[in-house]
Amino acid sequence: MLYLVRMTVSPPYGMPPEEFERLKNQEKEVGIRLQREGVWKHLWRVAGAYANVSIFEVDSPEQLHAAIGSLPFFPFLSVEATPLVAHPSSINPADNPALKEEMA
Ligand SMILES: O=C(O)CC1=CCC(=O)O1
Repeated sequence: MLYLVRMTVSPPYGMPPEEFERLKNQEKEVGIRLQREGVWKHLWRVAGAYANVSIFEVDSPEQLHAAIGSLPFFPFLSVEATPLVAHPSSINPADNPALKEEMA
């Protein structure tokens, strides 16, 4: 199942910059691992904001929660997750499994 996820990062006021850098590096490592594992399919920066929009592919809402909860920034994130289904008018086989079957 696919989810559109928006994460907004709000580091706590007064966090020492070196501590923030350490967390940011850890966040990057975990984010790259989740992408390599195929869970975090797309990752985009929201222009003008300390936020991202992403596509996650998981087997369950629990797996999504575990993935997001494993992020070092988790305590400082506002997260909105929206489940997605294929749009019947999509002509992109990657987004519409029915087309993939037709083309096979
Ligand atoms: O900077 C962000 O949007 C938060 C984040 C997610 C993965 C990563 O490397 O940073």
